[in-house]
Amino acid sequence: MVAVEGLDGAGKATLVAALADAAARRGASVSMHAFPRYDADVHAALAGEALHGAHGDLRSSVHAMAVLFALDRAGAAADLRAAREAYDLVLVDRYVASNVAYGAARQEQDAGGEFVAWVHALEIERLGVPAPDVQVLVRVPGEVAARRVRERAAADPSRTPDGYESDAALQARCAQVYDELVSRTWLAPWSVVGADEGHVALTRTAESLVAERLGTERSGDIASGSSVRSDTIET
Ligand SMILES: Cc1cn([C@H]2C[C@H](O)[C@@H](COP(=O)(O)O)O2)c(=O)[nH]c1=O
Repeated sequence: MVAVEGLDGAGKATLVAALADAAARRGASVSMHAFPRYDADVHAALAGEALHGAHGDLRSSVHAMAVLFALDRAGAAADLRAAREAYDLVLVDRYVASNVAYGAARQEQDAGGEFVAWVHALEIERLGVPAPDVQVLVRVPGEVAARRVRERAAADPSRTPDGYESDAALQARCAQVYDELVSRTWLAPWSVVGADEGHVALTRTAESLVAERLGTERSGDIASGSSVRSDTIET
């Protein structure tokens, strides 16, 4: 189970797609998931609405927002466990580390702070959300991510930046917390993919990550028997 993490506009969806392609080319089966599941889970829907200004002062509570995101994952925990059994590779676009990074950043805490420990106790220990086997940080300079968020919103009016996306200072702090999580090997080992990697380099990175996770025995196979299932894709 590989969780892909990063700032809004970092390019997580592009990496997830490259990982899925790389796995399929090796004949591996892939199950794809993304959080928040705005369309599938009421907690995620409420959090999404709060990020766009609804529900009074809900958004102002860091812990309330984190609980909603955590309950969304708790609701998917059984499916994720089943997917792990049934598929060679389970890909998740945003996971527990997103809750940690954004919540800690909002409170100006670092990765060693109280909030990170609280999220771990809540999601992993209490709600039984399965820990990933590896996490991949798509690491981009804040201004690049912010530009992508603006471009996305200009191209698609339904993607107006939410309260977190439009807060440049929050995104900068969040990038810092992600770096700290990587250096602490928080929750699982991390790989880091750079922003400047073009399509070819990204594909190569995805190939090597998949080879690492799935081993080399299937290398060179054509994806005749492969299957890619996308349950909840939202990017
Ligand atoms: C999945 C998740 C997202 N977030 C944040 C990251 C984004 O800024 C925002 C919405 O996510 P999205 O932009 O990927 O739809 O919510 C959390 O704070 N905790 C979480 O658990």
